[in-house]
Amino acid sequence: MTALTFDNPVFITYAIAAALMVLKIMGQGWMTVYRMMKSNAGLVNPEDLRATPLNPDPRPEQLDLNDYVDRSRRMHRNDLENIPAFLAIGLIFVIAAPPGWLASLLLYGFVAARLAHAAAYLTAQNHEVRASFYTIGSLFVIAMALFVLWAALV
Ligand SMILES: N[C@@H](CCC(=O)N[C@@H](CS)C(=O)NCC(=O)O)C(=O)O
Repeated sequence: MTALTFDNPVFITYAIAAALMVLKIMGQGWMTVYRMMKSNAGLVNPEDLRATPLNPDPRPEQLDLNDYVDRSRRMHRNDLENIPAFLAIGLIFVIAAPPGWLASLLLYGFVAARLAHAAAYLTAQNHEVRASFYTIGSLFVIAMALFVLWAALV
């Protein structure tokens, strides 16, 4: 059996988790677009103030920091700081042949932690709540990296 095929249940777990996380990253960009258009604010570049059909009456205040829009950008940035590492190490982790229970825990656990982090960020929960979910996701990625190192070196 080859590790990176759908004959391998651990790879199926990775494929589902990876697809969900890619949808999360891509969806976050669209949330920012939606929030910019809805509030007509949160633009970031000087050229965005040129009159266009989508923005026929530009105002300098549109470049001001807007928390409604910027919150989505911060969420997106945080995804980009975490999910690519998960995608990379998760794939090598599958090749390192972890037990199924451990793979499910770390791969699905990361997805659950990131979705909970997003919910906490979106609804402006206390910092400790958001940080707890961030920590779980980050530790799961670190655990996979250590497993891979162990498998490669020992
Ligand atoms: N670049 C992050 C690194 C640490 C991190 O990701 N912290 C989590 C838990 S406090 C977070 O949600 N940070 C907010 C953010 O990145 O916008 C930061 O500056 O906060």
